[in-house]
Amino acid sequence: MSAAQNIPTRNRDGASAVTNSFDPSTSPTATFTSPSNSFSHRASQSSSTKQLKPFNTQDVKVLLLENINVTGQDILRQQGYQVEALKSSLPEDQLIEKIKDVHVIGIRSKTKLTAKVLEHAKNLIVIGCFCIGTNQVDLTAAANAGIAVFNSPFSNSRSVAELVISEIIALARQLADRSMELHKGIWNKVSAGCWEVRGKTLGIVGYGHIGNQLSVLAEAMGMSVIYYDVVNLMSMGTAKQVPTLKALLEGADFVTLHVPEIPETQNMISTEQFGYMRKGSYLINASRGTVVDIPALVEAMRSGKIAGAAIDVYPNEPAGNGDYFNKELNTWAEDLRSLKNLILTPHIGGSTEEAQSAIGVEVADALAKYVNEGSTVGAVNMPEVNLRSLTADEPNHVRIIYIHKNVPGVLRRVNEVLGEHNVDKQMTDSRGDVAYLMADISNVNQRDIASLYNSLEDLGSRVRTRVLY
Ligand SMILES: NC(=O)C1=CN([C@@H]2O[C@H](COP(=O)(O)OP(=O)(O)OC[C@H]3O[C@@H](n4cnc5c(N)ncnc54)[C@H](O)[C@@H]3O)[C@@H](O)[C@H]2O)C=CC1
Ligand SMILES: O=C(O)C(=O)COP(=O)(O)O
Repeated sequence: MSAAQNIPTRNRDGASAVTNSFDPSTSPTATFTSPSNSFSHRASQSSSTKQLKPFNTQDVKVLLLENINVTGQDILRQQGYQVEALKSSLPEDQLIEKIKDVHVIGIRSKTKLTAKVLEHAKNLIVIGCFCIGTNQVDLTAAANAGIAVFNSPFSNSRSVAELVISEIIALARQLADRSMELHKGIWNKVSAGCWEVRGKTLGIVGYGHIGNQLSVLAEAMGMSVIYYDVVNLMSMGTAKQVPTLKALLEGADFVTLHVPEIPETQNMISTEQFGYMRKGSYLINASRGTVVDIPALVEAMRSGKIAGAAIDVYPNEPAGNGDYFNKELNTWAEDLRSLKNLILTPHIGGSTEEAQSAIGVEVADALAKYVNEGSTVGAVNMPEVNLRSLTADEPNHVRIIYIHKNVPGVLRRVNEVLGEHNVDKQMTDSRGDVAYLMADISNVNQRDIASLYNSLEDLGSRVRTRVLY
């Protein structure tokens, strides 16, 4: 990250300090431009318990991609931030252009925030994934650049579980094929190869938030449940954990995948694994497209080994609605489209009104709390650090956020800088190579802020410094 950044910090009068404020080479007066009206916006607070807003929130630029729910947009607008919301994702070149300017970005599962893209994000302080998965973000590159990442760990879990339940019955009854035939005017009343799900075994791979919900729902339909997970977990109901993926594949009539996209889950279900599955069994993938080797699935379905499948996620997904899903994007797309009893959905596992509005609130709240107060509670790539909010009866306080390399001796040097003031409270924690320090210091005047800021920026361990309030 270059030092020349344009990140809002706070002036004593609450006015904007978005003036190359993080470039130590610029004059401190460019950073803290308001000699008069110290804490004037505080004085205007009528209640001593009312929460303060740091800096001029109108300077915070937010870019929301992929049709983020209006609940989230509203929360961010109510903060006073400038919010631009787009319906779809952006291709890399356009994303690089747009991201240069913004302090906050909100995405869902499609937008790839790679190290290359993040290199251009000079002003970015925080990323909100308005979904569960965070595989689309280079979390380490973000942390090393002092950019916190938040997600919504379970707001759409139930929606995914309900979709999968519907697919289990739909596959067992060849529902999609019958419906498509009748849409074409063909009456095809058959019972061969159609089954009840009662008494069948569901095999859940990845027994986390979604796997758990599914386990309960499946048992309520009279199914037996087995599951495989890399960690030892408490079973819901009478579900049984099995020791290996092979044991799960051999024992299940329906296999459903709910693992994250990580190197270990890449092509987790391929030719060898289809070999272990029961003849006439079914596969459901609503996790990530890279978890299933699609040519191997096509082969297993053509051979009759797999009687049906439901696929919600793909290795390459179009950027937005209306974009075409064909072999220009994926070489095997035409093969999939030609198969019977194969339900193809456009990554809608979490797409319900309930899930999207809950996610909008949860992630937007976390973003605002991070921007305004520096709290990393719930962050997926930073240590979780928080101090209680400053209130109007704590005048002349400043909150320092210092993100730094996790190397010996930093705290001593930081405290030498802060030590000239009264450090009311301080919290620090580290995660991997990055550490996060939050400190509230009192009796700070205008000149002190500039010098505090510059002294912290000058320390070699600095990743990012923010001064709030
Ligand atoms: N289709 C859609 O719209 C949606 C898809 N998802 C995907 O579903 C995934 C799972 O979501 P949650 O249940 O909320 O995640 P979770 O983190 O609660 O559970 C994942 C489980 O997978 C297990 N696991 C990890 N690696 C494994 C491996 N190699 N073998 C077996 N188990 C392994 C973990 O121990 C954990 O118990 C997400 O990571 C996301 O990619 C999530 C929401 C919506
Ligand atoms: O929550 C997730 O991980 C999902 O896959 C849902 O993604 P979406 O918000 O629909 O792009």
